[in-house]
Amino acid sequence: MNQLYSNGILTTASNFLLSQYSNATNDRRRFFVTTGSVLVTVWTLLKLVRKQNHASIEYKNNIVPSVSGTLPVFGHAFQINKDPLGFIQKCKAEYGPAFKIKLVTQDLYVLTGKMIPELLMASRKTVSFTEGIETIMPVERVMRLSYEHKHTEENISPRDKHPITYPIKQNFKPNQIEVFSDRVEKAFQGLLQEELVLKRGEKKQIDPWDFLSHAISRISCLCFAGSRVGTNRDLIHSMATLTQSIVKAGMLLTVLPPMIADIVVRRYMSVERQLDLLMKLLVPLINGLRSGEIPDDEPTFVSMTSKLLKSDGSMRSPEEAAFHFKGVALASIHTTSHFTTFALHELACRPQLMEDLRKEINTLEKRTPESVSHLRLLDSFIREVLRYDIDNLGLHHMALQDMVLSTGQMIPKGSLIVAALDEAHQDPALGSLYDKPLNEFDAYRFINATEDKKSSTIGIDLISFGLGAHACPGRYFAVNEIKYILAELLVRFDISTPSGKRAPDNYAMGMVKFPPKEPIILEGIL
Ligand code: HEM
Repeated sequence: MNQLYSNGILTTASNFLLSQYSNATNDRRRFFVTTGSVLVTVWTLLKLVRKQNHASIEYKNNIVPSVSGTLPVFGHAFQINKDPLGFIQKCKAEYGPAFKIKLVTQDLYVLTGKMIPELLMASRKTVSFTEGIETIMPVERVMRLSYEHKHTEENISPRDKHPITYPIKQNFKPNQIEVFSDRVEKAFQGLLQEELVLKRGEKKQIDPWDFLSHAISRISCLCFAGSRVGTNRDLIHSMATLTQSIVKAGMLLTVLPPMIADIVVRRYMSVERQLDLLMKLLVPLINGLRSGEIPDDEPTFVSMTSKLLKSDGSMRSPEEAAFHFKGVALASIHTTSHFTTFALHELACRPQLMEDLRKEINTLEKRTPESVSHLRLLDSFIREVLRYDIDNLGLHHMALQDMVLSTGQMIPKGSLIVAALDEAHQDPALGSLYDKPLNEFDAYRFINATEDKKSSTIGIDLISFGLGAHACPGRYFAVNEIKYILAELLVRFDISTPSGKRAPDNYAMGMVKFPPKEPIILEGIL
C-alpha cells in the first residue's frame, strides 16, 4: 500500500515539473523557484512515507520492532537500570505494544498492557513458563547437579494430573483454606513467643526478609507437611533458605563456563543437604500414611500428592511424591515473603495507615486467619502492595513455537518473552479510575471496591498472580497468610525504619524489583 503511495507522489511530481518546464521560457525565474519548492516538498514527503514504510514493512513482515540504542555487550542494560519503568513506557510510546530489547546478550520480547494476556493465556504447547524461568535462572540444573546421583526427578506425562499444581488447585480454593487456619495461627504465634516478646516501649531491629521467610516457612511446613514433621527446625530453615541457595548457584551457572560452573555448584553450592533432609523426613511419613501406621487425619500437601495416581493408574513411589515438596516450597515461601517484606516497608513510613489498620483489626472479637481475611482496609492495602511493588519485567516464558500476536507480528520459536508488569499496573487505560494516580501508593484505593478488586482477584490490572488457567492456585492461601501475619504484628508493634523513610527498592537488571535492604524496627505497644 505505501509502495503505491510513493509511486503516486513521484508520478504527480514529475507531471508537475514537466508542465512547469513547458512554461519555463516565459518565466525562467518562476520556474526555478517553483521547481525548487516542489523538490523540497517531494523530498520531505518521500522521507515521511519511507519512515511510514519502514514501520509498516516491519508490521507487514510481522516483525516485532527492535528498540534502537543497543550498546555492544550491554545492550539496553544501562537505560533500563537507570529508569526501569520510564524506559519501558518510552519504548511502548515509540514502538507500540510489543517490542524487542537486549539485556546483555539476551534478546527479550516485551509485551505490554493489553497484549500481556496473549502471553499468559497462550497454551503450554506455545509457551513455557518453566523453560522461560530456566533461561534466566537455571533452577532445574541446580537441582540436577545437587541431587541426580541420589534421585532423578520424575518425568511428568502431559496426561498426568500435575503432582504439585493439581493438589493445590483442588484443595486451596477460598472456601477450603479454613482447614489450615489453626496451623497458620499456631505456627506464627509460636514464632512470636520465641522471638518477639517486647515490653511496651522496648525496641528490636529485625531483618524483615530473614524474619518473614522463616515465619512463612514455619507456616508452610506445618500446613504442607503436617504436624508430624512440619515443626522440624532444620526443615523450616532449609525450606526458608532453599530458594536463595538455588538463586545463588543458578547465577553462577549463568556466568561461568558450563564445565567449571557444574563443578563449582556440585562441590560448593549444592542444595543436597536440604534435599536429603526433606527426603529423610517425608519418605517415612508417606510410607507410614500408606501403610496406615500413621493416621491420615490432617489435610497436607504431602498426603494429597502421595495419593494422586499417575495417568496410567500407578502410584508414585514415596521418593517421587516426597521430592515434589520442594516444588511447593519454591512456589510459595519466597513469593509470599517477598510481598510481605514490601508490605512492612510500606507500613513503616505511614503511621496514619498503621493506626487505621489497628482500629479496623481491633473491631474483631477474635483475631484468626479466618476473621482477619474479611477486613476491608487490610485487603485494600494488600492489593495495593501486590499492584505497586511489582517487578518491572516478569513472567518470563519461552516460545516453544512461532507465536503470532493479535497485531499480526510474529515472535519466533525459541525467543524469550516477558510481560511489562509495572507498566500494566500503572496504565490508566487498564484499571478503573481512582482518586489517586496509579503511580502513587494508596492503601485505601480499593476500600470501597466491589468483589472484583479483592487482593486475590486477578485481572489485567493485577497480574502479580498471573492470569488465566495457570494463574497462581495458592493465592487465596497466600493473601490470608499475609493478612494474618500483618494483623498480629500491627496490634503488638509500631513499625518503623532507622531512616524514618521508605528506602529505595533494589532492581536486578532493571527487571526484578526487590524490597529495600533497610532493617525494620519493631517497638512494643502492648
Ligand atoms: C504472594 C504470594 C504468591 C505470588 C505472588 C505467587 C505468584 C505466582 C505466579 C505469578 C505464578 C505463575 C502464573 C503463570 O504461570 O502464569 C504462580 C504459580 C503457582 N503458584 Fe503461586 N504465588 C504466591 C504464593 C503461592 C502459594 C502460597 C502457593 C501454594 C500454596 C503457590 C502455588 C503455586 C503453584 C502450584 C503454581 C503453578 C500453577 C500452574 O502452573 O498452573 N503460590 N504463582
